[in-house]
Amino acid sequence: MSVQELIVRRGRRSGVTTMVAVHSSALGPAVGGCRFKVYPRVHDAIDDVLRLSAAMTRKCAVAGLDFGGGKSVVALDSVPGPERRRDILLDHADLIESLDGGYLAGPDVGTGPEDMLVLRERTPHVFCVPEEHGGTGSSSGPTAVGVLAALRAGARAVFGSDGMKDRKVVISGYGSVGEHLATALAAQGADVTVSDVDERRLRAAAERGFGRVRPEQVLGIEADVLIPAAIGGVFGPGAEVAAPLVVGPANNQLTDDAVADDLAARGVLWIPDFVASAGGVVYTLGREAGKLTHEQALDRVEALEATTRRLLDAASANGTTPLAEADALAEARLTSGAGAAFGHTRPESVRPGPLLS
Ligand SMILES: NC(=O)c1ccc[n+]([C@@H]2O[C@H](COP(=O)([O-])OP(=O)(O)OC[C@H]3O[C@@H](n4cnc5c(N)ncnc54)[C@H](O)[C@@H]3O)[C@@H](O)[C@H]2O)c1
Repeated sequence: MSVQELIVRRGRRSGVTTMVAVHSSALGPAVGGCRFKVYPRVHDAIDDVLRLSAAMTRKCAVAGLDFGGGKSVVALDSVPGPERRRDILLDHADLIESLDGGYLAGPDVGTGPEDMLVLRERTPHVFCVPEEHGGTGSSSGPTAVGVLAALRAGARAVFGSDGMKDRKVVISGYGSVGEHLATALAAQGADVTVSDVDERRLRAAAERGFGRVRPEQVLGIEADVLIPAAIGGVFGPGAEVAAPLVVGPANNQLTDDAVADDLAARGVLWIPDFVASAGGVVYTLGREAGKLTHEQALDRVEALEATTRRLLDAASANGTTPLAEADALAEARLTSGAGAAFGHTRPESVRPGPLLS
């Protein structure tokens, strides 16, 4: 997999290996989330950062953002206590700072707005710090809004209507995005079932009256819509998926791009994850870099419905998959640089440098 820049460094305070991948800065400085996770081997973390940074390039390009794709990963060998966690974050911040604005970090799996605040002690190249500190805080709400926008386009294509009343929806991963989605869909009259590996999250779902299903049963359960909102690598070659429509925020849902063809051949409409999950980054960068108002930024997120519809129409007209059409759109944008959502406004934190000129 080609990547523009990969820096792997052992932190001087913590001794923990942290890394940043800049997959592409063709459209602007690379943005991505900072993943904080225990990995069996450093090589697994490197694989993750490379794949995730490539997905961010596609995500930004399709969403019309004036940013490139990047990702950063903290490769833990065990879950740290609070003091060690702070040292690790400061080490990671030093690494981000060394890229001089070529990579901007937000939260990802294992990190949140409070962690971004720690990073900001050492580098300004951070977004999503808590609102009381001038950022936009958690992006999970806008991410859910974007998933719902893509879902409406998908539902019209599959069911002829985007009404969710009495539709059976299974959400894999009752985390922060999953909970937003479950709440919104239940409010629209959907019959919502959730799955999670964390018993506490399942109990929380039960208290809200949502149905529950074991994680290993998620793919086979009869439902109208399956929403992957947990982890990547959900669908491999020959995956049996009972729901006719799959759309969700989890990054890198396919073990391989070719699986999109398998799903299509089985009559499953899979909306590319990097399209459906773009709401968070569209909103956050719209507010923090584009200086849009809350309403204007949400409008950009809602526009993911039109983007998805265009991709589905093109796939249907050309006999291709939505993934093939999304890739073509990303490629066209990366080549021409056209259609940027926020002109060339940069986050104030980003100092002019070679990547920005
Ligand atoms: N939060 C965002 O703004 C955002 C933006 C883009 C993409 N995403 C992606 O969407 C997904 C969900 O994000 P989130 O912020 O809600 O994360 P989260 O960590 O809050 O929630 C994930 C949930 O999935 C559960 N889980 C883990 N493995 C599971 C499994 N095998 N089966 C079922 N449940 C499992 C976890 O216990 C947790 O409750 C992640 O893949 C994330 O990378 C999130």
